[in-house]
Amino acid sequence: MEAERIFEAREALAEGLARDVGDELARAIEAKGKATLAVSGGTTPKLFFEKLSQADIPWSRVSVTLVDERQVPESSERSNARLVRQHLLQNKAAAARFVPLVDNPDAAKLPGFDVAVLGMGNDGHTASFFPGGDTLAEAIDGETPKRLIAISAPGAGEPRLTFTLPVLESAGRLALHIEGAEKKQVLTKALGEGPEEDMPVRAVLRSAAPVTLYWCP
Ligand SMILES: O=C1O[C@H](COP(=O)(O)O)[C@@H](O)[C@H](O)[C@H]1O
Repeated sequence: MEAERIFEAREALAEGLARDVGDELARAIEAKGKATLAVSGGTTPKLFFEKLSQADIPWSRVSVTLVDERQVPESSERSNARLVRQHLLQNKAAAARFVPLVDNPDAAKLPGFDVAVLGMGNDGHTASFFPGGDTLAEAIDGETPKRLIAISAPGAGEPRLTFTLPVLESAGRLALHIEGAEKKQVLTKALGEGPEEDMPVRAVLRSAAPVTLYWCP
């Protein structure tokens, strides 16, 4: 873990993470005229998305995608794309270009991410690097030429799509956003010894990529 940003509560965390991500996107736009942001789904990012959607940056120059997706229609409550559309692509961020992962060949052609925000499940998965995943070994292989991969796992619910470790670890900024004591305990365990296959978030934590933790109780 390169750095830890600890907040008193969810609201402050969401604001702090949104400020840092917005600043980083603005820097990328300043430097090269455009920026790419990859976000996680699940339950944790909702408030962060709502704060980030109000950031005063040139969103029309930002491409937004997901680090992973559940292979369900966007009408499903389980769709990460639905979450992004409902909570991030609103307000000022409505001007961003969204690149969903399901049935979209353009997703694998996206340029490197300027910012990627990861989550983590209580089973030690991040993105859709799930314990027991049928393609987990390839997904967390730092040398794989694949950028986006399909994966199914007993604990994953539906089949998934996920960007692979080389794509995630090459992000300009890599944040891990988790909340609550239980996830902090899971992270502490993941930072200890043990196989990556048991807690695949270890593949990211042990990679050369500097990861910044954003956490609140
Ligand atoms: O299934 C997923 O779960 C993780 C963690 O989600 P949370 O509900 O515990 O916040 C998420 O990071 C990932 O993007 C999502 O597909």
